[in-house]
Amino acid sequence: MNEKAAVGEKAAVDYVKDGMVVGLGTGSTVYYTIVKIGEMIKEGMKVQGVATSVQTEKLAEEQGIPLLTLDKVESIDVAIDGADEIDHHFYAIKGGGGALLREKIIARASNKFVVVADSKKVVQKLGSFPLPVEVVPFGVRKTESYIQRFGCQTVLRMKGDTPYITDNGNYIIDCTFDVIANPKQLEKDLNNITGVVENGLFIDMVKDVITINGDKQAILLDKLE
Ligand SMILES: O=C[C@H](O)[C@H](O)[C@H](O)COP(=O)(O)O
Repeated sequence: MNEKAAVGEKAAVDYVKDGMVVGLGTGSTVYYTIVKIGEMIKEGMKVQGVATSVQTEKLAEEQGIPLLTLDKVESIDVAIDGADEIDHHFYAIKGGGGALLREKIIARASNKFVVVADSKKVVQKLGSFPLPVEVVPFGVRKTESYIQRFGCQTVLRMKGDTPYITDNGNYIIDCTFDVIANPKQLEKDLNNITGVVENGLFIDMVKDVITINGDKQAILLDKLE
């Protein structure tokens, strides 16, 4: 079994229980969680999902997972999602697939937020992966210049010849830092810029991380406090 399948399926089996409302993340790792939840439902388990993207909505529907909108649920028992990078303090970069805003809203609304990450995603320091920042289209070049003041190189994400558009109608600026020295501060600083909607740093949100150890087993990562 590949690493993404191993961590993705373990999350479904270990965290999703009968009667739960589950936040369904976006991407190629949590794909396996969603497919597994679909199988569990076919075997008789009652689970409802809240999707973090249009892409996940489609996948969940294909797998027979009943969906609720966030405003219809009282609480989300657990949200499960992938990450682009995660460190040993469980700080994460997300948004490589452009879904960071809805992912963060759903992670915050959840009683427990679990990340599924193959071994390549676990890093000592965040920053090798360009940090996605969702911005409103109006005045994007000005917003980009304010972001650059934090010491990064920026690229407006494109899809073909036109800017990539998120599910919320916004743009993404990908920001390359050599190393993110203080992720906690940077998360706040970026969100203070007028024009920034949200950034892909997930700080003090992740409860558990499922990854792969040296013996190729899916395990829970130890957290450094
Ligand atoms: O916007 C996308 C999400 O944050 C994904 O969870 C993240 O990019 C990881 O995706 P994948 O599991 O495909 O590497």
